[in-house]
Amino acid sequence: MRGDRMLEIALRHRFAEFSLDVAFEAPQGVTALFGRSGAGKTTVVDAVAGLMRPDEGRVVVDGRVLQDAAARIWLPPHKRRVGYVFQEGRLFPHLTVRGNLEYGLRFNAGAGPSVDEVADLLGIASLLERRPSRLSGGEKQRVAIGRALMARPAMLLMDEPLAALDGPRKAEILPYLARLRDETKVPILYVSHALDEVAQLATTLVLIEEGGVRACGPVAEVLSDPALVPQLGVRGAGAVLSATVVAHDPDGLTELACAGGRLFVPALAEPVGQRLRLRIEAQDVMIALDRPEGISALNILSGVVTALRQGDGPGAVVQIAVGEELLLARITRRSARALNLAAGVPVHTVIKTVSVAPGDIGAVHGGA
Ligand SMILES: Nc1ncnc2c1ncn2[C@@H]1O[C@H](COP(=O)(O)OP(=O)(O)OP(=O)(O)O)[C@@H](O)[C@H]1O
Repeated sequence: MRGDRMLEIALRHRFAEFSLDVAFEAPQGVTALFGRSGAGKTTVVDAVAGLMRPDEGRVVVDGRVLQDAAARIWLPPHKRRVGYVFQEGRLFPHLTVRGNLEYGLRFNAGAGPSVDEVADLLGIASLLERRPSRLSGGEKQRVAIGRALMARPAMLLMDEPLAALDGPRKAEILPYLARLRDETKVPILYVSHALDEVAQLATTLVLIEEGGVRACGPVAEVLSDPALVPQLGVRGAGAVLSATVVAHDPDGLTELACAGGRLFVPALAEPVGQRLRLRIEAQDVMIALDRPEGISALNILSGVVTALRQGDGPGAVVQIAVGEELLLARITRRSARALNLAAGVPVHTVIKTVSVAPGDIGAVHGGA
């Protein structure tokens, strides 16, 4: 398998007022393109789909060359076996859900999944005979993803697929996307400007800035890099930890095991044993030199400072190794000075239980 280099993308293009020059590689999983509006994310997706032809470019998916300007290879969109899911589902209103899914079969290059398999994966089995006008936004979007899957795509492109949905609908659909990532093994190029989505879903994070790649790497690594906090947004900055559900306590808390110890969060629906990824926002993490006693916070993870970044304003971001993972804490420069924080200093991190919201938690399935 080429799981370590599932996607190879290198594109250069000049519009009158904007230049794109991106190159990145990514392994199996969800590769998130994250960046501000106008950074060039949609242009990358359109080029990979073959909807625009860049001045120079090379796109390889699982060893299959879709385009290579140097070798004069250019597959037209319909030969790329790329499924495209847009912001709004664009279903056929006159067809039922089943009809919409079966429509995807037309583009199927060989034996693909059955309607029932796709419907089960996306939780739409009970909706098969309905028409799109009777579906919620989240359901429509799942059908649109199902239709793309029926064509047995070599890759899925999703351009802000949740942007048109409200918070609860988004929360309803994210677990299905996590299953898709872990169970189908179809690589997904996923455009988003929502950090919570990226933290839950992305395997690889590609940070796009002004038409270039500012950073690219495993999501936990990029999100815990203090140097990238200004690009990722000071408010939303935070690290991602792996955790496993250990117990559901009768007082409404769920106990998780993570590399740095035990964490308690408000009750989760996931069963004991379920693996999760957990986003801990930097602003919810406090630092103490001595292990705090007599405080209300239940979560204290011990670690060692690995990096410190002073901001331009009063803030500082501290990166702390907790077990084999990295946490970020946003504190004031004054506190950083008062505690003499520097790489190598052992610290205790305090995380408020109630700061971990359901939107910060994503499921991980199978061996992914
Ligand atoms: N066909 C085109 N002709 C000229 N300029 C274009 C064309 N398509 C895109 N651009 C420009 O390229 C830049 C990047 O656009 P793109 O849509 O890729 O950004 P984006 O990161 O996807 O933004 P958003 O999140 O708002 O969709 C923008 O400045 C846009 O105006």
